[in-house]
Amino acid sequence: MKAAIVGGGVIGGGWAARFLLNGWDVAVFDPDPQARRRIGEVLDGARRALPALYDAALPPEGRLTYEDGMDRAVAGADWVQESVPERLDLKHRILGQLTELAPEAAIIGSSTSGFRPSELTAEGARAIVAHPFNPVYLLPLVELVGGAEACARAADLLRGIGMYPLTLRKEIDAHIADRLLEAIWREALWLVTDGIATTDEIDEAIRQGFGLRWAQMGLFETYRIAGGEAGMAHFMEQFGPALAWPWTKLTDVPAFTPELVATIAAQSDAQSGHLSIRALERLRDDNLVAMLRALKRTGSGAGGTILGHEATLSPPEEVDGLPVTFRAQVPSSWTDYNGHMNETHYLEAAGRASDRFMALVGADADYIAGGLSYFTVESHVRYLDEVLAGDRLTVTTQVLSGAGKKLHLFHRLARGDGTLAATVETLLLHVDLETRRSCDPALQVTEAVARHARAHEGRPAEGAGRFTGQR
Ligand SMILES: NC(=O)C1=CN([C@@H]2O[C@H](COP(=O)(O)OP(=O)(O)OC[C@H]3O[C@@H](n4cnc5c(N)ncnc54)[C@H](O)[C@@H]3O)[C@@H](O)[C@H]2O)C=CC1
Ligand SMILES: C[N+](C)(C)CC(=O)CC(=O)[O-]
Repeated sequence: MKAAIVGGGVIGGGWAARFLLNGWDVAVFDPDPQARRRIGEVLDGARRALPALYDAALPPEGRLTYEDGMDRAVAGADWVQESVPERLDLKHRILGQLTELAPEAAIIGSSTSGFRPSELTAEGARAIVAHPFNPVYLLPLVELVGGAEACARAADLLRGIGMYPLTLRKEIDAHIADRLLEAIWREALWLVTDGIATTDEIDEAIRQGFGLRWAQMGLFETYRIAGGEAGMAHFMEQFGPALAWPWTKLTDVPAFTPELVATIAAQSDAQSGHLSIRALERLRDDNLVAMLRALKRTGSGAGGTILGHEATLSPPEEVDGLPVTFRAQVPSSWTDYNGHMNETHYLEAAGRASDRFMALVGADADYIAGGLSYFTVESHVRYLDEVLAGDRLTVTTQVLSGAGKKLHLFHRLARGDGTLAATVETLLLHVDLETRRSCDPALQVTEAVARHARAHEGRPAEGAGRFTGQR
């Protein structure tokens, strides 16, 4: 599949990374000579962050090209994404050209934050709104607005690259999410204009409180809980009248005077000026990855989207007759000051492989919820070779023995070129989660472990049984 990215700034660069890391070829058209450098830096950030969301390897990266003509960029494209600055005259010109040049079957999406599809297509262009969120390579949401057939096709393609398409029922200025964001931004500008709060204080009000709630439950689910046992109707009755009180400036926007711009810029410098934009992006991405991984545990919000995408990435398979229990593309955040994967992540990969093996033998989430599980009681890691950022790790799991409460596993961590990078020998004990004591597994788990043990019987496991410091 091929995507053409027209306009390679903040958002075009993010789109390029999202497509590329999901295996699409990407051609970029942007007349700015700096675009190539900027996209390179966005890609570095995406390679650091996106693979860390998944317990499975993303497809091999596609091919990235920079074209000096729009015609060459869009030739053979399945998706064309316009991300030029937010000016209607410019969008009309570019979308008109893209409609003439792009293959007829290609989706033409516009990243516009505010224009309606009827405005974008008023001069005859064929396009839908495909409005993403920064950073496009990590945040799943894309708002789709426009023709039903094109939006349905676009939604399928977006799901394939791990995104969450939200198709609007009707077009509206600024779609759904930017209506909400602009309302908050407007109120924040009033708070600064009126000398009530600084940019830093407003950010603390968000990140120390309600910002934490929104990523996992949104607005309405959060307020349902706030209504207590009496629920949403009670919440509405209690707080609805407050909307009519003069709590907010509602739709008035403070005048964008040079003084207001200078005040906000100075406060923002005082707040974050000690960090470069790239450093802030890395901080943002590392935090987002940690939060998204937490949401994956419960399948809440964007965590559910990642789980759904992950299921399409890792079909059950075997290598050399052993189950593949973990696959991942090594994110650069896993590397350390020596320029290779840090020792902790060998154990992390093995830990995830043990989890997967447990699920394979029926000790899955439902089993654990029923009060039974395995605890790891011993592990021995042999570090055999370096693993670098971008390497594709494959972990296979061999059962050394599996009778009764004990489950003795041997994980092999191989790099993408097949080189054995590490072995991790692990002993797990089956436990009753209520008494916290070991006990025999349920019959179906005992039988499944035994099936694997029989299949792996007699197979050599070089390095198994070694102890630290052994010659
Ligand atoms: N920055 C943000 O947070 C978000 C922006 N958007 C939307 O994405 C679009 C792009 O915004 P940004 O990436 O922020 O802007 P930007 O200013 O970072 O990038 C725009 C890019 O378009 C290029 N460009 C200008 N004229 C061009 C032309 N004739 N042909 C090809 N490329 C051209 C520029 O060289 C620049 O690299 C806008 O419609 C904006 O509303 C959507 C979501 C979030
Ligand atoms: C500020 N903005 C209107 C360009 C923001 C967006 O469109 C979405 C985002 O990423 O916040």
